[in-house]
Amino acid sequence: MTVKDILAAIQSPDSTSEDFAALPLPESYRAITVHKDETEMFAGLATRDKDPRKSIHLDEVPLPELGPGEALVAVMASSVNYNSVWTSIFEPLSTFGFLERYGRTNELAKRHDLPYHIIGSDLAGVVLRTGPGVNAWRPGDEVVAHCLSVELESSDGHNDTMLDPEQRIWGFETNFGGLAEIALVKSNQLMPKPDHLSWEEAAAPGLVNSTAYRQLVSRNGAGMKQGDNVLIWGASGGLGSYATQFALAGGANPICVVSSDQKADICRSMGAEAIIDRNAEGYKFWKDENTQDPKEWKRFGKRIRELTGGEDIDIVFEHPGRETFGASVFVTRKGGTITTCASTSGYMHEYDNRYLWMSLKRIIGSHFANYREAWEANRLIAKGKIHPTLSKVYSLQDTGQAAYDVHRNLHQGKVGVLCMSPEEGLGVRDQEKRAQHIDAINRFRNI
Ligand SMILES: C/C=C/C(=O)SCCNC(=O)CCNC(=O)[C@H](O)C(C)(C)COP(=O)(O)OP(=O)(O)OC[C@H]1O[C@@H](n2cnc3c(N)ncnc32)[C@H](O)[C@@H]1OP(=O)(O)O
Ligand SMILES: NC(=O)C1=CN([C@@H]2O[C@H](COP(=O)(O)OP(=O)(O)OC[C@H]3O[C@@H](n4cnc5c(N)ncnc54)[C@H](OP(=O)(O)O)[C@@H]3O)[C@@H](O)[C@H]2O)C=CC1
Repeated sequence: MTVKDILAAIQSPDSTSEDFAALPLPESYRAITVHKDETEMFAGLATRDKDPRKSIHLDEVPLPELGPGEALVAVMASSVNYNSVWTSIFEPLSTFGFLERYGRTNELAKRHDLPYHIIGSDLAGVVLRTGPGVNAWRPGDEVVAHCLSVELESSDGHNDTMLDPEQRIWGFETNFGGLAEIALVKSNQLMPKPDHLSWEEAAAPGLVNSTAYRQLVSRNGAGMKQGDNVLIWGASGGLGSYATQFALAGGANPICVVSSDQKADICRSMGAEAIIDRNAEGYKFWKDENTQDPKEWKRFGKRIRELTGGEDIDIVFEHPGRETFGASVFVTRKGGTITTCASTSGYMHEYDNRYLWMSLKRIIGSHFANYREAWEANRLIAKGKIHPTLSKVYSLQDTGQAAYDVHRNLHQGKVGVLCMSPEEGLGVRDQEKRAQHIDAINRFRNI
């Protein structure tokens, strides 16, 4: 049995769940990996010069054993997330440390501790097998997977699964990720594939859409409300393109920061009106590596006031980190919120704490999303309220280039990867719903 036979079953409209259950599984499959013996390959280079095309490999790997509560999924398409960029440049840590630590937790988890790491934290595909104890999903189900892997043996995670001490990001802190022909997930990562989208469109939102939903909309994050002024860094990027849609759909007022005319146009086409081109306006929040320039924070805040009719920011959607964080804290209104999920430009942040305490602002740390939040975010995609922001699609073998594009900020929105799917555009089940949203679905394509 080969991957080709699985693909034939997926492409046949007559295949039943029983047919999928009866398909023998291949012994091996193709997967995107990084190698443990290469973690020092970029030693001494600046972050920018570490090239994912050199560290990312396409390997034939053995199929992992299926455990209780798990599912093997035939991956039709996946997408590149920034966490795969971090993995491929071995920053801030090599992800093999995560796999070793996971491997020490129990006998079955040892499967994850390998000399190669199959990366990727998104997928759209078809369930092939489920392990003991899985009742909600069956072979043949068309699914997407969110990337929260939890054990839930401790009480800590039972209010909010992101608080589980054994919380991991699948395909980053676990092995057998989505940039592959077959992936291993926990069954509570599965969600229904939106039926009006192709495989690659369905695989694009998952991680960033769920993260933006928790960070901005959920009560676990900023709890955005109607009328809020929301400052969105990187508003046409992975996270930002969903944050912008959530702000608009929720009756808030996004103030979109981007770095080019083209990106400003994309934000405008999504419906945003207040847009700041940080490049054209030349903000320099740092005078040198160690000194910020509060005059520049003020110039930025003044520009925001021009765009809002004199109002300040209720919520900052933060992720660039060190470079922008001082400005983000400054421009937030009294009682406002800075919600952060990342530090792309550096994790040692500096800000003037007087502006935080004297004005009663709050900083909220946010990370991915719990199952319910991921489900709600996926539901909005399935209902056509929020749309994928897929720009370019690569083949599995060109994943290194795809990750390079994201690392060097050459991309827009999300970059997709075809895994088993032989071409783009397959997997659409509801053409009528698709036709209603086709312009929004294609908004980011090929720009
Ligand atoms: C969904 C997508 C998301 C993204 O894209 S996010 C962006 C990509 N992700 C990242 O860049 C994150 C990468 N992760 C990390 O950098 C690291 O993952 C962390 C810095 C978050 C954590 O580092 P660690 O080494 O795992 O943990 P420690 O806490 O620094 O060290 C563990 C040791 O520290 C002890 N410890 C923890 N808390 C305390 C405390 N409060 N007081 C005293 N000790 C403490 C522990 O016990 C343990 O000790 P013992 O090493 O001996 O076992
Ligand atoms: N904790 C979590 O759960 C998650 C964390 N992340 C992290 O968030 C970060 C962003 O991810 P994602 O949105 O997918 O990445 P993208 O690269 O797709 O988008 C980020 C955007 O941020 C802007 N940006 C980058 N650097 C700077 C800077 N120095 N100053 C201002 N703006 C900047 C760029 O937009 P422009 O040039 O137009 O301004 C860029 O397009 C990554 O570090 C990622 O690892 C992502 C998802 C989940």
